Amino acid sequence: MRLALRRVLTGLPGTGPVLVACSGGADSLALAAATAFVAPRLGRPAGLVTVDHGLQAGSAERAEAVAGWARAEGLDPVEVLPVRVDGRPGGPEASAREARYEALIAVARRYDAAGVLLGHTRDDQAETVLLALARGAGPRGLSGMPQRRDVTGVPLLRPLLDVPRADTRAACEALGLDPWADPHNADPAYARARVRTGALPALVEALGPAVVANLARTAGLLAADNAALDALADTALADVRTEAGGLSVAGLAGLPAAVRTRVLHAWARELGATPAALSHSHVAALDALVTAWHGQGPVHLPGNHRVRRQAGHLLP
Ligand SMILES: Nc1ncnc2c1ncn2[C@@H]1O[C@H](COP(=O)(O)OP(=O)(O)OP(=O)(O)O)[C@@H](O)[C@H]1O
Repeated sequence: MRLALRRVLTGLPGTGPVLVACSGGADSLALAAATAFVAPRLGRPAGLVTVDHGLQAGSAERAEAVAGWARAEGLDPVEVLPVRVDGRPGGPEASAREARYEALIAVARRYDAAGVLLGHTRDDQAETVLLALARGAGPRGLSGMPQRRDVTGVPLLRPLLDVPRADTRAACEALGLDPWADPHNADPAYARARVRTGALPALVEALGPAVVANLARTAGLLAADNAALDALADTALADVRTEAGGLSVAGLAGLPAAVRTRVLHAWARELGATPAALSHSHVAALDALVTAWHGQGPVHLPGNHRVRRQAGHLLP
């Protein structure tokens, strides 16, 4: 874990602190302990933030306990961030995640942090790939979680994506830490928990223990392919734009399907289509305006946008 962390911290630009996002669970607690060890040796200030979602009894006390431990470890700054989860659209899990990331990004900006460290492990990555496969995702979904993603200039870093979850448990034990077990992680109401406790162990039983690392490896391979296709699509989108704010059907028709559907997806987002609601079937309907044209009507995109084909152009 320390090696993995060293790799991520070495060469990280800026002089600001890295902030470990810690729930008190085994993964992020072990990450915080490793950070408290590695960061000072690299001359990098390191702090910890823990979000209190206020959803479970005793959550404020637990957050304070994590913060107290972090201060004793020498992490600085250390903050407890209370957030409001209700009043947001979507389910409670999605709302909690959204509130959590907002709070993490805001505190990172306040400290001019060099990055926020998240505790996702190789097992989390394998679960993500399996969930993506089950819903028929393309390469983007099968790429899983990235090692690094920048949100409004704040790098979100996942140093443990190649580290097995068993190692974070073992690290906590070796260091005498007492991680918090989130009951949601084993609650069969959540698909991820069912994958964690049922589907993935069944695959390991049937195919052998390497399956977890292999699923995570697939994510890495596809992430590289996906990035290359995205770059091709960026260039292609610029090439097929027309002066009227549309796209050239002839230009689109000359593109390989993998690039064309990415161009259409990117363009739909540009037009304002709601990203979360923009599905495979919307992009397929846009694609049909190019490749299966029979005079069909406009395609309706989520967010109340329309795209029609007229005189050799796709037009908003
Ligand atoms: N309440 C929280 N406060 C701060 N960071 C959090 C919080 N909850 C989750 N995170 C961050 O997001 C990562 C992923 O959380 P998630 O709950 O999806 O996974 P997990 O496998 O249960 O992780 P953990 O064992 O660390 O709780 C955590 O490792 C941690 O870095």
